[in-house]
Amino acid sequence: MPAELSPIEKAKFAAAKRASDMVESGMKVGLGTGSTAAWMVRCLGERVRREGLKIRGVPTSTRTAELAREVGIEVIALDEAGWLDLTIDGADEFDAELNLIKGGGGALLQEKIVATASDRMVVIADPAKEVAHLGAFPLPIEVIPFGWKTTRNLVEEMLEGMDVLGREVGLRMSGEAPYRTDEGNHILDLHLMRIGNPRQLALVLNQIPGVVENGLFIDICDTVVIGHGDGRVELRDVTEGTLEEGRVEFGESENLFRDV
Ligand SMILES: O=C(CO)[C@H](O)[C@H](O)COP(=O)(O)O
Repeated sequence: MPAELSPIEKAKFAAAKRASDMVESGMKVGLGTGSTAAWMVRCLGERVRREGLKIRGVPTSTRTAELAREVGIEVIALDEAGWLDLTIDGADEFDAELNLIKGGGGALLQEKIVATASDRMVVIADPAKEVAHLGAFPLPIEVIPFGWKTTRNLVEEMLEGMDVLGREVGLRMSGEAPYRTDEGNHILDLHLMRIGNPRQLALVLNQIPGVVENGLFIDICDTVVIGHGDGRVELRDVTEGTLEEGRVEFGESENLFRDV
């Protein structure tokens, strides 16, 4: 008997399942990171096994690479792929313009490189990720370890002149030690509460020496697939609004729930 998923996991699964159906044989696909993206990787693995779907996946983290291989997806490096047809990834927040905060899982640098090297980026999300203004979720920025405290001071100084509500900057920890990304860098989490001008902030952050990349994805996402706990899914596009409303059946995928 498969385990019963929580409503939030069902919502994530529904979004992931709908987005995985957008993938066609022959595609090179960017594989995101996080719990929602993990569902998408499992759904794609199932299509590979059941339908013989032939894809090559470019993972955005070592975690995702491991899972992709485990479920039978051929994994290649971004430089081998060159350019991707589609990237599917989760997000921490999205707004009406489909601008995003990403990096809650610490993979924002590779996620941004992969999404930018794709014809299309589809974000998969549960309804709680939708916000009127970005910033309630702490904005992650990836910084190199050398002089990270100096970099943090520069970030704090810069925030003084920005249209944000909060200005606290914290070093992300993993137990007793600073968190390390796949690239060996640290993450600073910026508690901004509300970001007045995400586009400007994204540009200014990347001017600071020591900042490698920030978690604001501006004009990168093309479509958001919002999943609900009862199986409903909505596809939303920045120019056309709601493109489709449909439903995902959970029954067909019960075997996927078994291992989670
Ligand atoms: O940006 C990310 C990882 O760096 C994730 O996509 C984001 O944190 C959402 O994660 P989840 O699907 O687990 O809610």
